[in-house]
Amino acid sequence: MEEKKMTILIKNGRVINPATGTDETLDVLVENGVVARTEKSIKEKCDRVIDAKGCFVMPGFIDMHVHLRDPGFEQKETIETGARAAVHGGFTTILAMPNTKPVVDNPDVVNYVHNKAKTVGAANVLQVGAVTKGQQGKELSDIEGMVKAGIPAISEDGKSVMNAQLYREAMELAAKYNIAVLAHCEDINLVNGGVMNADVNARELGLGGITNSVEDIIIARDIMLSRDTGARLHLCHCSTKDSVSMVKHAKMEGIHVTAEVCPHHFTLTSDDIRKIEPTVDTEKKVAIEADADTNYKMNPPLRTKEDVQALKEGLRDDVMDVIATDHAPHTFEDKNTSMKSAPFGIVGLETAACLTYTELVLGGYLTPMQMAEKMSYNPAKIIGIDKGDIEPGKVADIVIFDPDETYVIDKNTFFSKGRNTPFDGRKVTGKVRMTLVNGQVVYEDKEK
Ligand SMILES: NC(=O)N[C@@H](CC(=O)O)C(=O)O
Ligand SMILES: [Zn+2]
Repeated sequence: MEEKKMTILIKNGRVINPATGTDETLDVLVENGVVARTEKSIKEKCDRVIDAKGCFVMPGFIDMHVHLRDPGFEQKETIETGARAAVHGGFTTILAMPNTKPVVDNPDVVNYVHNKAKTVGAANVLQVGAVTKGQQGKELSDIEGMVKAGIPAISEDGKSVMNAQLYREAMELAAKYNIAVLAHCEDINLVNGGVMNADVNARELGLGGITNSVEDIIIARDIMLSRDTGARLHLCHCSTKDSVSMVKHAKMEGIHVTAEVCPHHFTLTSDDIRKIEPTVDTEKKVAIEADADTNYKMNPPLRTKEDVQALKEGLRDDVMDVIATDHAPHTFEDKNTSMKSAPFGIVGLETAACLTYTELVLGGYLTPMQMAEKMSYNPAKIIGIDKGDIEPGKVADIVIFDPDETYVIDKNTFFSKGRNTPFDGRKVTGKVRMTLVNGQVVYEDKEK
């Protein structure tokens, strides 16, 4: 006897699929976890019918830059809470960065993350391997072993490998194994204690500044190393105007470089950093050194209007390929200090889609098709996975996104353990209604 097929019919949605250039109202039939058909009107009797009228039906988003904090910092996030936050944000696949404790520098830790993510059954999680052992920048990690365990990329994220020769050797291996190199670009010596963008706002707060050169110098170096080794270089969280011009130039030269921009870097400038007057804890009779809201502290920092404009235009002109979150959860206690002492990083999985839609699509920079490219199709291509495409025969990783709902971001609705966002209370448009992974509904907006 033939086994009964599990079927889901997504009706009347605006199917936006970059792989085929499709942008039209269609029904999508999902059978046993796979897209079976996309047609004008499918009449089949199904186990579940989903009305997607007025919504975008896009390939599930793929986030190339997520910090799951597991193993080692489970008070900030776990594989489970992170994977659930992902599907709440419309992400069906996420790449986990290796700056955990222990650092992901060998196949055992890769296997730990992959196995744990499978038991959660929310977003697909792909672990990224560290470039050097313990991220110490001294000797290469077991890159070959981790490739065998399934890493799609290596990265030293959280820092740069400052030894260019060692990084070159890593790039040679990446080229040999055909994996991507995800580059966090930061000349650590040049940071010199800076905690926010080097500008008038930093001076006003009396805080050390991080210049654009901190980032730009390593971007230039890494592009040259990619040219010399043939490695596929992907630049993480680009924040400067010159990052855009360097990527543009490198691409014109035929160098294999791609780049990501994070929603906070195209939405906010350092002028938006909320200043806080120092206070006194009357009970403990101590001065609280607070200077500004540390939910605006991340690395790279919020830059200037000029940088933001260049990033938006870079995304518009397809110089910049990817929108990634750099989801970096921290506990309230971690962040509840001062700009000087708090760790860098903000959460992003649950605000990326609405910020992208509001700032870039409604802002006139991206078409909905480009949004699907930068949040799904391009990431899949860069890491070399058969996803980011919802044509028949492909795995049904799908997001249903309502472009008409306007609401206020409320951090208390997050599935992430992290509440460290500068976007709490911000009015946005565009809401994830439903997320399917492997043809299963893994998130559903109960309010509708
Ligand atoms: N971006 C951040 O501000 N922080 C990240 C590290 C990183 O992505 O560089 C983190 O791990 O917290
Ligand atoms: Zn980084």
